[in-house]
Formats: sequence, structure tokens, C-alpha cells
Amino acid sequence: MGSNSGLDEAEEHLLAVEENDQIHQNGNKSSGVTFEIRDLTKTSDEIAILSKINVDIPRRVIMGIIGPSGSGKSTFLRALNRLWEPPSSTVFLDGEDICDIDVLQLRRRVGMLFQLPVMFEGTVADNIRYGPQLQGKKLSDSEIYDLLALVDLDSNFLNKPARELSTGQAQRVALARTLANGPEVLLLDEPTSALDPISTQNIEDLLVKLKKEKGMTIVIVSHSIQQIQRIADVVCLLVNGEIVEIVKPDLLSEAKHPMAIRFLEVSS
Ligand SMILES: Nc1ncnc2c1ncn2[C@@H]1O[C@H](COP(=O)(O)OP(=O)(O)OP(=O)(O)O)[C@@H](O)[C@H]1O
Repeated sequence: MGSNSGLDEAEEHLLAVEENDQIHQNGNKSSGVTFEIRDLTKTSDEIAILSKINVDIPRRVIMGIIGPSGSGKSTFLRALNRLWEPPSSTVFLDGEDICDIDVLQLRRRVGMLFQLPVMFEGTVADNIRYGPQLQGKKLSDSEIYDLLALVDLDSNFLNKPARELSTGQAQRVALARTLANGPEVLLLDEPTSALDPISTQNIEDLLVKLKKEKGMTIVIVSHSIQQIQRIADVVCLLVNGEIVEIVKPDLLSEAKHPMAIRFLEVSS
């Protein structure tokens, strides 16, 4: 399925997600597509890492990306904010080729969170102030309180040394730091794989809240099919650099690609 042919049903599903009333009610922007990805291909030493990826990521949805190790999930995610530079005219954000967008501007609009949060020197407040400061904007304490509240941390965290946080707390501060830039899109690469179940649930609840209350578009790579089924509206299954299925998470068991079936069998 190199060119993702035969995905008509999935495209219909994506349109249905997009048409969802709740999605229309949130945020100020008109509904539609956040990312359009057209024939996104990457090869290394003649091996296809991404192979003719064609997919639209609708606004205000959580899209889960799953697939076997080495199938290209992180590479795909990194292409969306140019941590890996995609070929021009393959990834469009709000209709604009991302290669034509200033890279710092793009990364403010498309924030990213990794598996392990990296805290900068200084306090939690210093970390959260960092991004806006680069744009010459100084966040007030009350703006930082609001961001901390959004990630369910109380105001006592403001002056804590960031390096003394637990991994779960640090991941939430990393999320607040990303949100301080006011992104439209969040990319998450296995954001909870280093966290305990309660911290994991906190982050999952937060992502759903950010989609519903802030109208954000979220793309999350996860090794946990259960996690994707809990929070995603739509899921892409990547195998050998190809999208072989785009389905509603509760229909994953109906995947038809042999590698997809094998992956789902061993993952559930
Ligand atoms: N910079 C690079 N240069 C060459 N090959 C790379 C590079 N980055 C990744 N790869 C290769 O591309 C393939 C896809 O890697 P990627 O990290 O995107 O997979 P993944 O699905 O995220 O894997 P995992 O689930 O193990 O994190 C792998 O075979 C990897 O070795």
C-alpha cells in the first residue's frame, strides 16, 4: 500500500471527526485541516524510513501514531516541526509549506514533548518564562500560575528548583513550558513511557482537556495501544514507513495488513 491507496474509508472517518459538532464548538479558528501531508518520503542507505505518507490531520483532534519499533513514528513526528527537515511541498500547516515558515516560529506554533523531560537550570518559573523571553515577553507570576494550574500543579511549584522535580512533575512543567509559547499543535513522542500510572493518567487527562478547552491539535506517538484507545480520536498505524491503517481507535482490531495484525496481537 505504498501510496496509501485504499484508505478512502479512513479519509471518510477523518472527515467525520472533523465534522464532529463538539469540534466545531471549540476555539475561534474555523474547522478544517491542521496538517496536510503529501507523499512524504525519507530514505537512508536505500532503505525507506518514510514511504509516500499521505494523510490530513484535522484541527482539534488527538491523532495517535502506533507501529512496531523502527517503523518511522519518531521520524514522522519530527518532520512536522522540522526537527527532521522534510522535502519541500510535502508538509503543509494551515495550507502553508512548513519549509517556508521560519523554523523558530514554526516550533512555537508546533510544540513538542519528548519521552524524558529536560529541565533547564533554575526554577520552575525560569523554565516556563524561557520561550516567551526569547520573544522579548516577560510572563508575570500570575500568567505562570495559570500555566501551572493548566497542568495541575499548584503555585508552590513556582520557585522550586526544576532539577529537583520528579519525572512526572517535570513532564508537566515541560508541558507548561511548551504551552507558554501558545502553540496550536502539540507533538508528543511517548510522553508517558517513563511515568507511573497516576502521572500517566494526569498527562492523558490534560491532553484531552487541551483539545477540548483550548482547541489544540495533538499528535501522539505511543507504544501503548490502550493509551491510544483511551485518548485518541483517530489512529494511524505505521509499518515499515508506510501508513497501513487510519482508523478509529476502537476499530483497531479490524486492521487487515498482516504486519498490523501481528503487531496488534503482540501488543494487546
Ligand atoms: N538520522 C537517521 N539516519 C539514518 N537512519 C535513521 C535516522 N533516524 C532514524 N533512522 C532509522 O529510521 C528508522 C525509523 O526510526 P524511528 O526512530 O523513526 O522509528 P520509531 O518507529 O520511532 O522507533 P521506536 O518505536 O523504536 O522509537 C529506523 O530504522 C532508524 O534506525
